[in-house]
Amino acid sequence: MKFPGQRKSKHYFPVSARDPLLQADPAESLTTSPVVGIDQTMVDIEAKVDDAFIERYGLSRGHSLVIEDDVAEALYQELVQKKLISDQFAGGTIGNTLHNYSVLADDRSVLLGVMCGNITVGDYAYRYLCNTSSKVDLNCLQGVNGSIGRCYTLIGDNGERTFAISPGAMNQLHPENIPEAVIAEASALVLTSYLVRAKEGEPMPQATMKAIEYAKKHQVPVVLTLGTRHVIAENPAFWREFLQQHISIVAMNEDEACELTGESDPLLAADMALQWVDLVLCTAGPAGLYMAGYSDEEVLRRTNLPLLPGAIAEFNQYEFSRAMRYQDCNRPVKVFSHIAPYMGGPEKIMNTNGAGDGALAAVLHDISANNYHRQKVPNSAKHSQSFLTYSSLAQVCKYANRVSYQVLNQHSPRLSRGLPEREDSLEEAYWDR
Ligand SMILES: Nc1ncnc2c1ncn2[C@@H]1O[C@H](COP(=O)(O)OP(=O)(O)OP(=O)(O)O)[C@@H](O)[C@H]1O
Ligand SMILES: Nc1nc2c(ncn2[C@@H]2O[C@H](CO)[C@@H](O)[C@H]2O)c(=O)[nH]1
Repeated sequence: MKFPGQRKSKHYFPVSARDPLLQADPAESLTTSPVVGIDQTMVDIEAKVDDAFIERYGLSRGHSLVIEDDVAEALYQELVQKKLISDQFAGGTIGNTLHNYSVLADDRSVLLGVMCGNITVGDYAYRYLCNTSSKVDLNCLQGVNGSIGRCYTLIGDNGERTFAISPGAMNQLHPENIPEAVIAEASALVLTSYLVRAKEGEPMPQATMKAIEYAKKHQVPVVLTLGTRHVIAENPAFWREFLQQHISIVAMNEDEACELTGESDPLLAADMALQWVDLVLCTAGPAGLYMAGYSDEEVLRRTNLPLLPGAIAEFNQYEFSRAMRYQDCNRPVKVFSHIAPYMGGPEKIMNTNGAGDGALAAVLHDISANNYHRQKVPNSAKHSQSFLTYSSLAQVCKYANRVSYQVLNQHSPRLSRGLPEREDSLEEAYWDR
């Protein structure tokens, strides 16, 4: 059986038996429900700097801080004078995620945010558009008079990145420019905690809340990625409440998870987050990644991989189960999975920027594939229950991890192409090489 949905390279998840229903009329065209996201449109301006540079501009390591225009100008001039700028990419954590989703799925996503009304060839807005997949639908962007944001991505000696954000008009998205009809048909609405970080009077937080309101009205799962640990550390109680009230799926790294829950063990943090959300993706750098979710007792599937030790004994025992929303389970059981970095990680990592965004894109692909399959073959055994993912948690982990590796390997947060065709599957044989 092919991984459902349109895709360039064929099957990442082959199983031995083909589902005959999937062989139905190939001419029949069904569009998938797009993944919709809101972002602060920005370009990443990447430079290698030392600690003194970070201090000089009042930044703090690992943080993403918004800076004033005069500081941004001085910082930029110093980078130019010292020829420190190494790369300029389209960025923004949700822009990256949607781009990567569209590249992996070869399918449509919709970006909501702002774009300069007046674009000149070669300027930042122009570059942003040039570096975004043509499958990312930009037709709903709101035109603005100012510039899009700039994200100075400052890489330290140890590869750690510090962001200095010069916001321009990136937070000027108005609630009335959130299209209800687009969200109503989405397979997921993807947001970042950065969106609520705006100056007094900037409409982005209200636009975000409007989108959440529509998503809830139309039962569209809302996905939140946590930004950096400092954003969460400012008010962990607010974020716990926010997750509880609005979010179905949370994506975070182990530092953000720790700020949110107080737990430094990513497994325990993911477990704790399950009291607020239905599904958790927790990346843990060189320790790989964890997923945690729920499945109904009736459809639990035992792993045939070695049982793993951890703060929750044999936590991966049901990792072959498919994730469900808590509300859709009669008897919800928590399901966990972990995977070590793909192939042990790349030999040399220049920086880890965007690795987590890549992992989330893979999770979204699996979720939208499930929706596609449900529309196409509604009476398939795969939909005997309302599952959230198409694949088991173990398989989603594999896919997410594989995509992170690709991002780390290519030194840019946005995939330049899908996964290599030669990988017909991520089966053990390839995995073990
Ligand atoms: N040093 C490393 N060695 C091997 N694999 C790594 C390393 N760092 C990251 N990875 C891989 O990338 C995935 C995501 O990494 P990480 O936890 O650093 O994401 P992140 O901090 O959320 O990134 P970003 O916020 O920039 O998108 C990990 O789960 C792992 O698979
Ligand atoms: N939307 C948004 N993205 C950010 C911010 N700070 C850093 N990023 C992005 O985070 C990405 C890595 O996850 C980078 O490519 C940055 O562009 C921010 O304040 N808002």
